[in-house]
Amino acid sequence: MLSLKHVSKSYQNGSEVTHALNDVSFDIESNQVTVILGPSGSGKSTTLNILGGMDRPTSGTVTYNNNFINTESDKQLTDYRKEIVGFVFQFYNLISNLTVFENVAISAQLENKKYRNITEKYLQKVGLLKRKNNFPDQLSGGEMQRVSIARALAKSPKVLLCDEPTGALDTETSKRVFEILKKSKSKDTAVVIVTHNPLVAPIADRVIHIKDGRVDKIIDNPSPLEVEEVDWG
Ligand SMILES: Nc1ncnc2c1ncn2[C@@H]1O[C@H](COP(=O)(O)OP(=O)(O)OP(=O)(O)O)[C@@H](O)[C@H]1O
Repeated sequence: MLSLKHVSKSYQNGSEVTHALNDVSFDIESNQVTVILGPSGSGKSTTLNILGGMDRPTSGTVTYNNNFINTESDKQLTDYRKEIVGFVFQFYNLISNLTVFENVAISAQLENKKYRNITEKYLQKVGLLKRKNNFPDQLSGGEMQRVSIARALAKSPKVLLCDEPTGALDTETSKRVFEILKKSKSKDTAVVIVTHNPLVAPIADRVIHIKDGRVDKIIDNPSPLEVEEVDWG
Protein backbone atom coordinates (compact mmCIF):
# COMPACT_ATOMS: atom_id res chain seq x y z
CA MET A 1 0.00 0.00 0.00
CA LEU A 2 2.58 2.55 1.19
CA SER A 3 6.12 1.74 0.28
CA LEU A 4 9.51 3.36 0.90
CA LYS A 5 12.33 2.20 -1.36
CA HIS A 6 15.96 3.18 -0.75
CA VAL A 7 14.92 6.39 0.96
CA SER A 8 17.66 8.70 2.22
CA LYS A 9 17.20 12.12 3.79
CA SER A 10 19.90 14.67 4.54
CA TYR A 11 19.50 18.06 6.19
CA GLN A 12 21.92 20.82 5.36
CA ASN A 13 22.45 23.63 7.85
CA GLY A 14 25.17 25.89 6.48
CA SER A 15 28.18 23.68 5.88
CA GLU A 16 26.89 20.94 8.20
CA VAL A 17 25.05 17.96 6.72
CA THR A 18 23.00 15.54 8.87
CA HIS A 19 22.16 12.19 7.32
CA ALA A 20 18.85 11.49 9.07
CA LEU A 21 17.91 8.44 6.92
CA ASN A 22 20.16 6.14 4.92
CA ASP A 23 18.73 3.71 2.37
CA VAL A 24 15.50 2.92 4.23
CA SER A 25 13.08 0.47 2.60
CA PHE A 26 9.87 -1.01 4.02
CA ASP A 27 6.16 -1.47 3.30
CA ILE A 28 3.10 -0.39 5.28
CA GLU A 29 0.01 -2.57 4.79
CA SER A 30 -3.65 -1.81 5.41
CA ASN A 31 -5.44 -3.84 8.09
CA GLN A 32 -2.21 -3.77 10.08
CA VAL A 33 -0.76 -1.84 12.98
CA THR A 34 2.86 -1.01 12.14
CA VAL A 35 5.11 0.22 14.93
CA ILE A 36 8.23 2.18 13.95
CA LEU A 37 10.55 1.79 16.89
CA GLY A 38 13.87 3.46 17.60
CA PRO A 39 15.78 5.60 20.07
CA SER A 40 15.79 9.39 20.08
CA GLY A 41 17.48 10.81 16.98
CA SER A 42 17.25 7.54 15.03
CA GLY A 43 15.11 9.09 12.28
CA LYS A 44 11.56 8.18 13.28
CA SER A 45 10.01 11.63 12.86
CA THR A 46 11.84 12.10 9.57
CA THR A 47 10.36 8.79 8.38
CA LEU A 48 6.88 9.81 9.50
CA ASN A 49 7.13 13.19 7.78
CA ILE A 50 8.07 11.46 4.54
CA LEU A 51 5.25 8.88 4.89
CA GLY A 52 2.80 11.72 5.54
CA GLY A 53 3.84 13.79 2.54
CA MET A 54 5.09 16.62 4.76
CA ASP A 55 8.63 16.20 3.53
CA ARG A 56 10.34 14.68 0.51
CA PRO A 57 13.30 12.29 0.58
CA THR A 58 16.68 13.44 -0.72
CA SER A 59 16.79 10.21 -2.76
CA GLY A 60 14.69 7.07 -3.09
CA THR A 61 10.99 6.65 -3.76
CA VAL A 62 7.73 6.71 -1.82
CA THR A 63 4.69 5.11 -3.40
CA TYR A 64 1.07 4.96 -2.29
CA ASN A 65 -0.86 2.25 -4.19
CA ASN A 66 1.93 2.33 -6.77
CA ASN A 67 1.72 6.11 -7.32
CA PHE A 68 4.92 7.99 -6.65
CA ILE A 69 4.22 10.60 -4.00
CA ASN A 70 7.80 11.86 -3.79
CA THR A 71 7.66 13.24 -7.32
CA GLU A 72 4.21 14.83 -7.10
CA SER A 73 3.57 18.56 -7.22
CA ASP A 74 2.92 20.50 -4.03
CA LYS A 75 -0.79 20.49 -4.92
CA GLN A 76 -0.86 16.70 -5.29
CA LEU A 77 1.04 16.31 -2.06
CA THR A 78 -1.49 18.55 -0.31
CA ASP A 79 -4.31 16.38 -1.69
CA TYR A 80 -2.51 13.27 -0.45
CA ARG A 81 -2.22 14.76 3.05
CA LYS A 82 -5.82 15.90 3.00
CA GLU A 83 -7.46 12.82 1.52
CA ILE A 84 -5.30 9.87 2.48
CA VAL A 85 -3.49 10.65 5.71
CA GLY A 86 -4.69 11.26 9.27
CA PHE A 87 -2.27 12.54 11.91
CA VAL A 88 -2.13 12.04 15.65
CA PHE A 89 0.54 14.04 17.48
CA GLN A 90 2.17 13.66 20.89
CA PHE A 91 0.71 16.94 22.17
CA TYR A 92 -2.69 16.58 20.45
CA ASN A 93 -2.62 19.89 18.48
CA LEU A 94 -6.26 20.65 19.25
CA ILE A 95 -7.54 24.18 18.62
CA SER A 96 -8.03 25.61 22.09
CA ASN A 97 -10.83 28.06 21.32
CA LEU A 98 -12.99 25.44 19.58
CA THR A 99 -15.10 22.85 21.40
CA VAL A 100 -14.42 19.12 21.21
CA PHE A 101 -17.25 18.82 18.67
CA GLU A 102 -15.88 21.65 16.54
CA ASN A 103 -12.33 20.29 16.59
CA VAL A 104 -13.55 17.00 15.12
CA ALA A 105 -16.15 18.61 12.83
CA ILE A 106 -13.51 20.64 11.00
CA SER A 107 -11.90 17.42 9.89
CA ALA A 108 -15.19 15.63 9.08
CA GLN A 109 -16.39 18.61 7.06
CA LEU A 110 -13.45 18.31 4.73
CA GLU A 111 -15.02 15.36 3.12
CA ASN A 112 -18.70 15.11 3.89
CA LYS A 113 -21.83 17.20 4.27
CA LYS A 114 -23.07 14.79 6.93
CA TYR A 115 -20.34 16.09 9.16
CA ARG A 116 -22.53 16.28 12.28
CA ASN A 117 -23.30 12.55 12.18
CA ILE A 118 -19.72 11.69 11.35
CA THR A 119 -18.39 13.86 14.17
CA GLU A 120 -20.74 12.29 16.69
CA LYS A 121 -19.99 8.78 15.45
CA TYR A 122 -16.26 9.17 16.08
CA LEU A 123 -16.68 10.99 19.38
CA GLN A 124 -18.87 8.07 20.43
CA LYS A 125 -16.20 5.65 19.24
CA VAL A 126 -13.54 7.22 21.48
CA GLY A 127 -16.02 7.47 24.37
CA LEU A 128 -16.24 11.26 24.49
CA LEU A 129 -19.58 12.18 22.97
CA LYS A 130 -20.79 13.49 26.30
CA ARG A 131 -17.88 15.93 26.41
CA LYS A 132 -18.61 17.39 22.98
CA ASN A 133 -19.35 20.89 24.27
CA ASN A 134 -16.22 21.11 26.41
CA PHE A 135 -13.11 22.99 25.38
CA PRO A 136 -9.78 21.14 25.17
CA ASP A 137 -8.41 22.69 28.38
CA GLN A 138 -11.32 21.15 30.28
CA LEU A 139 -10.11 17.65 29.35
CA SER A 140 -7.33 15.40 30.66
CA GLY A 141 -4.35 14.59 28.42
CA GLY A 142 -5.79 11.17 27.58
CA GLU A 143 -9.15 12.68 26.68
CA MET A 144 -7.49 15.28 24.48
CA GLN A 145 -5.61 12.52 22.70
CA ARG A 146 -8.84 10.59 22.16
CA VAL A 147 -10.39 13.72 20.62
CA SER A 148 -7.38 14.04 18.35
CA ILE A 149 -7.83 10.41 17.26
CA ALA A 150 -11.54 11.08 16.57
CA ARG A 151 -10.49 14.11 14.53
CA ALA A 152 -8.03 12.04 12.50
CA LEU A 153 -10.55 9.22 11.95
CA ALA A 154 -13.37 11.58 10.96
CA LYS A 155 -11.86 12.01 7.54
CA SER A 156 -11.62 8.23 7.01
CA PRO A 157 -7.87 8.21 6.43
CA LYS A 158 -6.27 5.34 4.54
CA VAL A 159 -3.12 5.85 6.60
CA LEU A 160 -3.28 6.93 10.23
CA LEU A 161 0.13 8.24 11.30
CA CYS A 162 0.69 8.58 15.05
CA ASP A 163 3.82 10.30 16.38
CA GLU A 164 4.51 9.20 20.00
CA PRO A 165 0.75 9.23 20.65
CA THR A 166 1.14 8.30 24.32
CA GLY A 167 4.41 10.14 24.97
CA ALA A 168 2.72 12.52 27.38
CA LEU A 169 0.35 10.01 29.01
CA ASP A 170 0.49 7.62 31.99
CA THR A 171 0.32 3.86 31.51
CA GLU A 172 -3.40 3.35 32.14
CA THR A 173 -4.37 6.22 29.85
CA SER A 174 -1.91 5.02 27.21
CA LYS A 175 -3.52 1.58 27.19
CA ARG A 176 -6.91 3.09 26.34
CA VAL A 177 -5.34 5.10 23.51
CA PHE A 178 -3.58 2.00 22.11
CA GLU A 179 -6.83 0.04 22.27
CA ILE A 180 -8.55 2.72 20.17
CA LEU A 181 -5.66 2.82 17.71
CA LYS A 182 -5.62 -0.96 17.39
CA LYS A 183 -9.36 -0.95 16.63
CA SER A 184 -8.80 1.72 13.98
CA LYS A 185 -7.04 -0.61 11.55
CA SER A 186 -9.28 -1.96 8.80
CA LYS A 187 -9.08 -3.38 5.32
CA ASP A 188 -8.97 0.23 4.14
CA THR A 189 -6.80 1.70 6.87
CA ALA A 190 -3.21 1.21 7.94
CA VAL A 191 -2.24 2.39 11.43
CA VAL A 192 1.37 3.51 11.95
CA ILE A 193 2.67 4.26 15.45
CA VAL A 194 6.07 5.89 15.88
CA THR A 195 7.57 5.42 19.33
CA HIS A 196 10.77 4.93 21.30
CA ASN A 197 8.90 2.63 23.75
CA PRO A 198 9.69 -1.05 23.01
CA LEU A 199 6.79 -2.20 25.25
CA VAL A 200 4.43 -1.21 22.42
CA ALA A 201 5.95 -3.72 19.97
CA PRO A 202 3.86 -6.82 20.93
CA ILE A 203 0.56 -5.17 19.90
CA ALA A 204 1.84 -4.58 16.35
CA ASP A 205 1.40 -6.73 13.25
CA ARG A 206 4.74 -5.41 12.01
CA VAL A 207 7.60 -3.74 13.87
CA ILE A 208 10.20 -1.72 11.96
CA HIS A 209 13.28 -1.11 14.09
CA ILE A 210 15.18 2.04 13.09
CA LYS A 211 18.71 2.66 14.29
CA ASP A 212 21.04 5.49 13.24
CA GLY A 213 18.84 6.32 10.26
CA ARG A 214 18.76 2.74 8.96
CA VAL A 215 16.32 -0.15 9.18
CA ASP A 216 17.86 -2.45 11.75
CA LYS A 217 15.27 -5.21 11.38
CA ILE A 218 11.65 -5.80 10.42
CA ILE A 219 9.62 -8.25 12.51
CA ASP A 220 6.25 -9.56 11.32
CA ASN A 221 4.05 -10.76 14.12
CA PRO A 222 1.30 -13.15 12.97
CA SER A 223 -0.46 -13.06 16.36
CA PRO A 224 -0.11 -9.64 17.97
CA LEU A 225 -1.17 -9.29 21.59
CA GLU A 226 -4.21 -7.43 22.83
CA VAL A 227 -3.33 -4.29 24.78
CA GLU A 228 -4.54 -5.95 28.00
CA GLU A 229 -2.18 -8.91 27.48
CA VAL A 230 0.96 -6.78 27.36
CA ASP A 231 3.19 -6.39 30.42
CA TRP A 232 3.41 -2.58 30.55
CA GLY A 233 5.98 -2.68 33.36
N1 LIG B 1 15.19 20.04 10.05
C1 LIG B 1 16.30 19.44 10.45
N2 LIG B 1 17.52 20.01 10.24
C2 LIG B 1 18.64 19.40 10.63
N3 LIG B 1 18.70 18.18 11.21
C3 LIG B 1 17.54 17.56 11.43
C4 LIG B 1 16.28 18.15 11.09
N4 LIG B 1 15.30 17.29 11.45
C5 LIG B 1 15.90 16.23 12.01
N5 LIG B 1 17.25 16.39 12.00
C6 LIG B 1 18.27 15.42 12.49
O1 LIG B 1 18.00 14.16 11.89
C7 LIG B 1 18.22 13.11 12.83
C8 LIG B 1 16.95 12.28 12.96
O2 LIG B 1 15.96 13.10 13.57
P1 LIG B 1 14.46 12.61 13.87
O3 LIG B 1 13.73 13.76 14.48
O4 LIG B 1 13.90 12.01 12.65
O5 LIG B 1 14.71 11.47 14.96
P2 LIG B 1 13.68 10.80 15.97
O6 LIG B 1 14.00 9.35 16.00
O7 LIG B 1 12.29 11.18 15.60
O8 LIG B 1 14.05 11.49 17.34
P3 LIG B 1 13.11 11.84 18.59
O9 LIG B 1 12.58 10.54 19.12
O10 LIG B 1 14.04 12.50 19.55
O11 LIG B 1 12.04 12.76 18.09
C9 LIG B 1 18.67 13.76 14.12
O12 LIG B 1 20.09 13.74 14.16
C10 LIG B 1 18.15 15.18 13.98
O13 LIG B 1 18.96 16.08 14.73
